[in-house]
Amino acid sequence: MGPKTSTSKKDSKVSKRGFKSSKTSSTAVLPKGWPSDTTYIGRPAYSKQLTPEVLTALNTPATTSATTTIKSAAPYSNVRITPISSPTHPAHNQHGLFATRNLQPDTLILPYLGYAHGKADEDPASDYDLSLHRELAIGVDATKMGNEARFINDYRGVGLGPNAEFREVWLDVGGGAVEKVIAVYVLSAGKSGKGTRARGIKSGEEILVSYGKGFWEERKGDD
Ligand SMILES: C[S@@+](CC[C@H](N)C(=O)[O-])C[C@H]1O[C@@H](n2cnc3c(N)ncnc32)[C@H](O)[C@@H]1O
Repeated sequence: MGPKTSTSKKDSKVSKRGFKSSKTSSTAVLPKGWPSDTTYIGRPAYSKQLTPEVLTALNTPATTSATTTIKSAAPYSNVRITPISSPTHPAHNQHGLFATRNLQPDTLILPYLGYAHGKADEDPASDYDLSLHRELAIGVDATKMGNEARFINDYRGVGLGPNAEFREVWLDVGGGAVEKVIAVYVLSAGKSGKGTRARGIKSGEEILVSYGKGFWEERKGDD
């Protein structure tokens, strides 16, 4: 899958994208289990190579369409970064993100934060790169900086399906300013309002999204 930006939640998949380092400030309080070689951020970081036009697009909601604005709650107490100890889990010896409380269908879990970049400084080897703005080919890479959302695994080989999904929203960064971000939401209950989706995510369950087929197709033959 290539960059990428998305206008719909279905377009927001993790893909092999680029990354280049950038100076950014970290917040004082780190979530438990946060890796020491990764910078924890509470709002997006931007590549210096992004043009003023792109930066404007990333902080200006369209007046013609409905928008959702969220507030930061970092570090996120509704989730826990957890080592994967089960040998049957396909991400064994890595980490995953688990719910610390029952999460109802359609509720916000947390934003996926990272380094916003264009084609010029994408890292094709990244496993943490998500489409942020498809038309402008902007990705957000959480390889070297991000938040708890970077630990969310794909459902394949773990659960029957995803229990969460990516949605486009605006993050309130204070002073009346907002920034475009992709956020992770619990799946809606579905039309029937019955079955596993209607349960939401129970406390202690792993949060799982779909990275999209493209993510895995790009990695076929790796190793
Ligand atoms: C965005 S990271 C997810 C967090 C990662 N497990 C960690 O500890 O940093 C994506 C990487 O996690 C692993 N992963 C996630 N879901 C997986 C799955 N269903 N099967 C196998 N590996 C998975 C793969 O190595 C993938 O490249």
